Amino acid sequence: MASKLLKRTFHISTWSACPPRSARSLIAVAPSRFFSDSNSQPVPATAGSSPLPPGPPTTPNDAPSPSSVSRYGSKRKSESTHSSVKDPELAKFAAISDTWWDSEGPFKPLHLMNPTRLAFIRSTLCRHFGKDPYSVRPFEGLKIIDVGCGGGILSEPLARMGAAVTGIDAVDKNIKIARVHADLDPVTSNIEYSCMTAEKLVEEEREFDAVIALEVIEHVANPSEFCKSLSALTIAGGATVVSTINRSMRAYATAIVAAEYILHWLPKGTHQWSSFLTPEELVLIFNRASLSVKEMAGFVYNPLTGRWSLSDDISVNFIAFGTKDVQ
Ligand SMILES: C[S@@+](CC[C@H](N)C(=O)[O-])C[C@H]1O[C@@H](n2cnc3c(N)ncnc32)[C@H](O)[C@@H]1O
Ligand SMILES: [Mg+2]
Repeated sequence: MASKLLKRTFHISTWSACPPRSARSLIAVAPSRFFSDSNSQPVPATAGSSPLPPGPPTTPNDAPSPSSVSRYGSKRKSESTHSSVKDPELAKFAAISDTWWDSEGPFKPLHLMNPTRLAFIRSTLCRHFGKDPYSVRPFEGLKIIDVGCGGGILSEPLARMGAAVTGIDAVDKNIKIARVHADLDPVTSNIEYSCMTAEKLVEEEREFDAVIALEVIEHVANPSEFCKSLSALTIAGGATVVSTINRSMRAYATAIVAAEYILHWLPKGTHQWSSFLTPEELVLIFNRASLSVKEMAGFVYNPLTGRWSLSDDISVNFIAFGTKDVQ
């Protein structure tokens, strides 16, 4: 039902230009019980223990640890008083940080997905900022931040497309790898990398034309507060792009059971089903952060070709493009 509505509400970004449509009808059907308190976790969780990967019908509580909240100090000037950091999540990425640029390693799915997600970003940002998507450097003149940039898999192509790129990640080892790799090419060596959280950068009152956080929101302590930080980093009238995994049964079966436990694409425990967001929840979270979702698309994997493509199927992997309201 919700998926059908999304298919009607959002069009899929392709190279052809289509006018953005309103997300209001979608917002009307989203479950408001997830958002009664902006400081609460949007996903309800219950305790449980099982040899199976955590997921439906019982899910573990993913509340942030006290140590994660204190990691970046308590002084806050931004709208957000929360740290987005979940230390156990960062530990997972720190453990495999030297494999970021191994296209056959644990980040293989991200490498394979990259052309598809870049096509969506190129298409939506060019349409929004009036840039030519067919130019070699379509993002010339745009300041873009890649939040949770990891080893720079996305930051580098964004820089090659002409953007002035800032990449931040809460894991220092990731930033070191990203720096070394970007310095191998003069075109990417001007990327500004920093071990930092979005909320910390908000304190520094930095702003960007476009704020991008791909495959990060399912690893942060409080998605709602995280999106508020993304919004605060976005200029009025700018763009925010987030990709993540749908909290659907299909995602549990494919993105967790198959990808982690059968195919071993990702280390076991990479994802917690309870930390995923449905597209409806993401739209509401965006809305509460003064961001309007204008376009949404799914990523689907073809096991025969080994390729990902854009689709109207948002039942597992999906990406949302929003714009920051002009107050
Ligand atoms: C699955 S990776 C995605 C990397 C990159 N965005 C991409 O798609 O290629 C998630 C990244 O988010 C980072 N991360 C997790 N929580 C974070 C937080 N609260 N603030 C900044 N980075 C965070 C992790 O260290 C990791 O590098
Ligand atoms: Mg993930």
